Amino acid sequence: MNNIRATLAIVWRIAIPYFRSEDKWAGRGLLAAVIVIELLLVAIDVLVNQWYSRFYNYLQERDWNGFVWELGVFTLLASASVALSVYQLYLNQWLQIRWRQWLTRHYLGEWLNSATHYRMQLKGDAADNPDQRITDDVRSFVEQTLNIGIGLLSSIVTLLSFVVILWGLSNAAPLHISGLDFPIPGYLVWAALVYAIFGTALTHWIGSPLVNLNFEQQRYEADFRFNLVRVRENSEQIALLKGEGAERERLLLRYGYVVGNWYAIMSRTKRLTAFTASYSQAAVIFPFILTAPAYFAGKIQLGGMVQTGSAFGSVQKALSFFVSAYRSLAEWRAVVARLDGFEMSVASAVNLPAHEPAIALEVAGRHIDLEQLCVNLPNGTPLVAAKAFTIQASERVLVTGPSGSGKSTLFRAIAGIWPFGTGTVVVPEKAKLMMLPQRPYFSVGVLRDAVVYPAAPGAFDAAQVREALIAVGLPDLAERLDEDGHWNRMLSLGEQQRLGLARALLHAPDYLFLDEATASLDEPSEARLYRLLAERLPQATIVSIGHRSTLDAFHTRKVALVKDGAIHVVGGERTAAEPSAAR
Ligand SMILES: Nc1ncnc2c1ncn2[C@@H]1O[C@H](COP(=O)(O)OP(=O)(O)OP(=O)(O)O)[C@@H](O)[C@H]1O
Repeated sequence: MNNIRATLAIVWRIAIPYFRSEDKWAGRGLLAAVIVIELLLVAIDVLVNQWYSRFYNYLQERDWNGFVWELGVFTLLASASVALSVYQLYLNQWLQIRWRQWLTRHYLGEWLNSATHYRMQLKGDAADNPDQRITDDVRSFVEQTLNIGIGLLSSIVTLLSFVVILWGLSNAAPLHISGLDFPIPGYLVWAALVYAIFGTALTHWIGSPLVNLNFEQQRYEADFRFNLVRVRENSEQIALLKGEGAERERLLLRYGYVVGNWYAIMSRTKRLTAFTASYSQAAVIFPFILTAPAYFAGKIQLGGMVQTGSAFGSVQKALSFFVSAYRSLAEWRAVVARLDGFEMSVASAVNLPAHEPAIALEVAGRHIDLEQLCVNLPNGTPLVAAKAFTIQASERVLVTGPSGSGKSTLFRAIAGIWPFGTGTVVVPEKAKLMMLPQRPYFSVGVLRDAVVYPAAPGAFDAAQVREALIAVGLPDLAERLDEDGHWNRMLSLGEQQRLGLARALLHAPDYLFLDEATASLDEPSEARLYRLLAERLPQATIVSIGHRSTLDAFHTRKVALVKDGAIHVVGGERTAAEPSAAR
């Protein structure tokens, strides 16, 4: 019971914001329309139930005129029912897409919000496959929440309407056993209730493992898909390493989990279906068995008997809502758990600095200051320390240190995306920082947009972009600005690095951090590009990570990450006479 309450609380938390959003009037209007149509459909069911009594009585009495009249009534009721069903589905689907659109936008906003997606990865407890949660899980949540919610409402209204009818019919057709009447008020209602309780309890007993199995199924499917995408993204490496065999093995292993779990779902579903199918078949005949003695004793007419059967069916169906919807409910609970996990993971990534010792970020002064900074690994192990370190405006700093000493992680801390550690990073107000890694990222699409990323397409005109490409030594690409492509895959690493520098020239940051961003170029080209940076961005502060001694000539200060017990930044500490730039 607590479980159900907790799940409903989560559903409420996920579902309600849409109905309070800027799209609330459309959402509420569509929901109201869908509900009203559902109520009208139940009303038609009640009318059809009464129609059964009249229709079968006319048949029994061989009343031709009555029969023809009731055919007309049925045609009207059936037409109304068809029209309402069509529009209910149409409006339901309309609501689904609007709701899903809002939820997708909302989750994308949360996920792609100042490095949250990156921090979620850094934390060990991150939700698996956020891509699947934002696609499949959001779609299923919206679809199933609506269908289950409307189904439940329909069951409740049907129950209320038909209980009254069935109660009246119970009195009209009292329980008749061995020639004796047993006047139990509303006995057919009680019989339906007992029947439904018995069915629900057994269904839950047989079907409850399905919730977990469905959760796992969605995870295995997403893992399998994710690994396929990784193969596609790294297909060149795999082909060069002749890793196809290993990939096939790994993928088949992942797929094995999908299949193994699916077999478990099949076996559970088989048992559940065997029960629910028998249960609903028995429900057809059960009311006839109850009312047959009264009918054969001549106490009720055929119409009354058929109407009772139909009313009993409706009550029983409404009461057995959980039996028939059990599989959907099990899937829905898994989807709710996955979206809840995603929301929790986002919240935990956002609150990371507030809940754990974290590197503080301050905006002040005119220089970058690292104060009592200790950068840790996510597990808390100290990595790099910098007691009082300043990068002055317009300086050219070269950072060196052994592989794995933490140079890139120090850059991440300065960029404000690495929260693990203590101390403070102070960056100047309104300063534009840009990080260029060894392998720059280019969005898939038109080259011109990929170069100006993350600026909006069109932020720079074609002539500017072309000029930047020519300046970094890519005249051929300058002629292909409107070409569509997967640039990370199509260009050599050296070309990608040149393209990264073109991006830097266009954006003209105040602080440019180059993390081995020219390491794939030959030394003369690297020298040419550093000279270009000095010429085009004379005011910019440039901080480079590099291993080549030829880089020394382009920097005014050299900083080393040196291991003396822990790893310390050596070569840029402020002297006592120099005050912190930020203070
Ligand atoms: N997300 C992470 N989780 C755990 N450990 C990490 C993570 N990122 C980096 N590390 C570890 O931190 C250490 C420093 O990594 P970093 O990339 O900063 O080194 P680096 O000095 O830039 O190395 P290189 O010169 O080889 O590029 C490495 O031992 C690395 O394994």
